[in-house]
Amino acid sequence: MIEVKEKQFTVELEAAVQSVQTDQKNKLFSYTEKINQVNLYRFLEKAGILELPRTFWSSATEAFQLAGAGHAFELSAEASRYRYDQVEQEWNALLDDAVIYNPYHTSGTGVVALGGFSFDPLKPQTKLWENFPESHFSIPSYILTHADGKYYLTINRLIHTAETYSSVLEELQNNRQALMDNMEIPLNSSGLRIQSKQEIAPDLWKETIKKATDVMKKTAVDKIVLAREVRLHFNQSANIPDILNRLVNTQPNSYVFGYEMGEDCFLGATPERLVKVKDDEVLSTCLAGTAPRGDTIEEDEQIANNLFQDPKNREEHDYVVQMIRSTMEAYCTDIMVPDEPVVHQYKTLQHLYTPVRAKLKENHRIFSIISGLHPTPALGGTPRRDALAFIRDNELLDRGWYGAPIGWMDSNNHGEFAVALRSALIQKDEASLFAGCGIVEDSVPESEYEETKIKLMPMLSVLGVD
Ligand SMILES: C=C(O[C@@H]1C=C(C(=O)O)C=C[C@H]1O)C(=O)O
Ligand SMILES: [Mg+2]
Repeated sequence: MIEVKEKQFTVELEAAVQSVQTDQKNKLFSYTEKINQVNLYRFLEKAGILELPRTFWSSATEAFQLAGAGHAFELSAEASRYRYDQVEQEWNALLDDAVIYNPYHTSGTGVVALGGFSFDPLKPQTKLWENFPESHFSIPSYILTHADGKYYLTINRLIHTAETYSSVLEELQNNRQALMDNMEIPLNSSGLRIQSKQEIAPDLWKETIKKATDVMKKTAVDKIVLAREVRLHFNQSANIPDILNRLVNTQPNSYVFGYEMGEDCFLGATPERLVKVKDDEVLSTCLAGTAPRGDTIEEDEQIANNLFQDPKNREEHDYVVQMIRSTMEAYCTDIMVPDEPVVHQYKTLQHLYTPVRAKLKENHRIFSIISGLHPTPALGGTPRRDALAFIRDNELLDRGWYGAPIGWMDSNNHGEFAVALRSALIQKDEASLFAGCGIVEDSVPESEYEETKIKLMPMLSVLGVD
């Protein structure tokens, strides 16, 4: 069986190299095969040893995970409001010439790009986020896809005109062996501990909230989301696969993502879907309005009822619903939005949640919807322009990729992006954690501060604090 597969691989690779030489044009070669069950975290650990940059995605709603190693190709765009178009054009140009062998029609196999954007291309970048450009996508060299209990390996390789078949084959076989052998060895569980925890300027953050509520009282601005940062120092370098594994195991109903750039890794477990596209089916989510969990079932229910009825939280939530509904009209038909939210429960908190379902209009793609939606009032505010200007001028934070779209797309135009919340930028033995709150006229700084604390808990708990 293995020999038949190997033969198929060599035949396809040889044909791809031939095609590159005939056309005198570099092309992406992509080869997908079904494999036995493997441990995705162990794969990532081995990728780390080979110093291949790692990417990871785990769905909140279905058995679907991607683990990537290496960059076969990178897409990125300059800081501009056309960054979505630019990335999409680069992606389409790559696909036009790609030589793809993929007998499976499973989403997330074959040519898959994982990546994301910064929150606000107009905010000057600081040193904190120097490894993360305004936009970056990777077509990983090696991708493991876990979909509905089945496992696939995709090998992607950009073949250059000067390369020979035998040298490319040798490289791919060696790397494949290094990544896929000894998969049964257990994951190196880290023993990570937090040595110091510094909240960045919490009092100034509360003053900024006061300033925002004053502005809202005097102007037509209704909502502004303000975030803050916590900086951690560990006893040792953080083990990325171990943290991702812990997030998947401890944060139900969340998208777990990881994106490594240089020696930094941005990762998190976010409850918020921005958009999912599969064929003409589009899903989005309105998520805003927060309360803690209760200690008993009764208390939990009581808190959920209060959240559902609380005017301040309903207001925060409704701005998001209105904006997502009206934005979707440009790209979709058959938009379905329930009249009222429901309360969704997560490990440490509860949110008001309204699902959105629609049909994609022809000639629209996931990137057009992202460009229309980001940032929703869940992360920006209402009206968007004014809220973003306030954040840009007053927030004491370089958000970088926090709060921005992060996700994946494949060559069948399937893809999903989440809003990068409940996240951390891991920098070897240090990390920055981010959490924000939707501020409305009635917001009380101290309560919003408490709300950020429960939003920080999931990340803190996997990084070594209970
Ligand atoms: C900004 C964050 O979350 C957003 C703010 C919420 C709120 O204020 O109720 C809830 C969910 C998200 O829309 C965050 O987690 O950092
Ligand atoms: Mg809130």
